Amino acid sequence: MQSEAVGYRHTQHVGLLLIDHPPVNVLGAAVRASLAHGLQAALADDAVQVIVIASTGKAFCAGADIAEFNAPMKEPTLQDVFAAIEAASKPVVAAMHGVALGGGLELALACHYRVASRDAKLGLPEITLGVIPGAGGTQRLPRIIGAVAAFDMIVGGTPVDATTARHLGLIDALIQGDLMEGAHQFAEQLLRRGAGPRPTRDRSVDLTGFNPAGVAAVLEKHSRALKGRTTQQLVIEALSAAIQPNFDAGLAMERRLADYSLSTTESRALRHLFFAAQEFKKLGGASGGSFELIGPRMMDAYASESERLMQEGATPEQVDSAMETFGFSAGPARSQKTPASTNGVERRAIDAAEIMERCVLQLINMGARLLEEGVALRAADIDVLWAQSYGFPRYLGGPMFYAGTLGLAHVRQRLEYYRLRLQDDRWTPALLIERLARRGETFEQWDSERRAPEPAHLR
Ligand SMILES: C/C=C/C(=O)SCCNC(=O)CCNC(=O)[C@H](O)C(C)(C)COP(=O)(O)OP(=O)(O)OC[C@H]1O[C@@H](n2cnc3c(N)ncnc32)[C@H](O)[C@@H]1OP(=O)(O)O
Repeated sequence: MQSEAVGYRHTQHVGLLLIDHPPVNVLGAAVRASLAHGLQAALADDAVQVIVIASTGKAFCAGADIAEFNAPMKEPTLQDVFAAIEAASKPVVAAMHGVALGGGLELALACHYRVASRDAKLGLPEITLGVIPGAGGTQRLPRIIGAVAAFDMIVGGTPVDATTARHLGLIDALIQGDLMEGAHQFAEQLLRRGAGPRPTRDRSVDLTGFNPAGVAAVLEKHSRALKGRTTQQLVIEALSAAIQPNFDAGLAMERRLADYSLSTTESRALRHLFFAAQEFKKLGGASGGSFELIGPRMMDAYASESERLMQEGATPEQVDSAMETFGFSAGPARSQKTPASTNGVERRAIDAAEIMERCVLQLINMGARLLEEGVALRAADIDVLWAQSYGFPRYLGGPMFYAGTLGLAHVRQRLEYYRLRLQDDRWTPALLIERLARRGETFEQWDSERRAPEPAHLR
């Protein structure tokens, strides 16, 4: 039975598996099953001596289906399919165009040869989602381009272009003209040379420069993006497993580390922002005409609190340093147009922890008020806005997601504490916070309960 997600046909000795799953050929359950099925067909076809895997549309493959991340992957898993490709008795060539990302590149790494067109962009962006490549990427990439270059690509997360990929040895040929024609010629050349399968798992890892100094240099290169992050440590552990000779043990270790990475708050926060940003883009700024009010009103609450802290005796440097430690790209005092006058204020040391807590609680409380008023329609929109435009640390998922990780009961209690201590109504918990705290819910749950984009009101 021929399935739709991956087509199979052959021309002379070359069998072609063509992934056709718009818009970006994500490797969901149906595609994986279809790819495995197509591979069996090509291997069983006596006329076929070389197999090419390519895709239709704008991209070779955008990777695993992120929407499937919250449940165990249905069989055949990516690991199953890639193991079958690598073990194939006929040489398998990946022919890439557009992006080959995450599981998409891991698919190519499991093939015996790789070619790409000039527009190709190849990368393992998993770290931007707080996870490590979990379908062989940490084990196969170092066997192809060496341990240090693999570490750089995995912790950097940025795709490389086709020319760089060629220099790294990630692809065997850069196709100048038509990709399908070029891939076909490449396959014919393999046949003429009598080249057989070349399983990546059988290759050894080039360890040149993979020592503490080399690792530190790569971490330093990406230090801005890695600030506050922990996933890079898991990448180091997975690569350390790759340099052991037992490939299957390395794969098993990668699997355990990848599963663990999926469970971290860092990963949940980053995936939350990925989907929230997609939704946001689709609806063109989901909170409609009121959207431009959200940023400034929250900024006002946040900046006013930082000013009050300075009036109470904190220095601007202390406030900035605390908020930068929290993870903001720049502290609030530094970015204020008219710095608050603190002349004559008696300096008193205020704990960095108190500065962070007060500024962030004010942000959360104002965000909740804007949701109550219907100025913001979804908490996730606020998160995207603050992560994209106001320097809120992405790995905390935005202020409203972060409130959920603290627990709304805790948020309510701390607001109440400051209301009593500072005798100031601005600390009165928003009714929405009261309600969520009572129910033990998060803003994410509140968002998902509200299907239609209608003005928010308290039920
Ligand atoms: C073990 C393996 C792990 C992994 O593989 S982790 C996943 C690694 N991959 C990624 O992180 C890639 C994420 N996607 C992107 O960066 C972009 O997308 C592209 C560069 C691939 C394409 O960008 P553009 O041309 O602007 O299209 P678009 O509107 O972003 O995407 C079209 C639709 O495709 C969905 N989508 C894209 N990638 C994935 C994915 N990996 N899993 C699930 N869905 C994905 C989007 O959400 C959207 O959907 P809608 O049209 O409904 O808004």
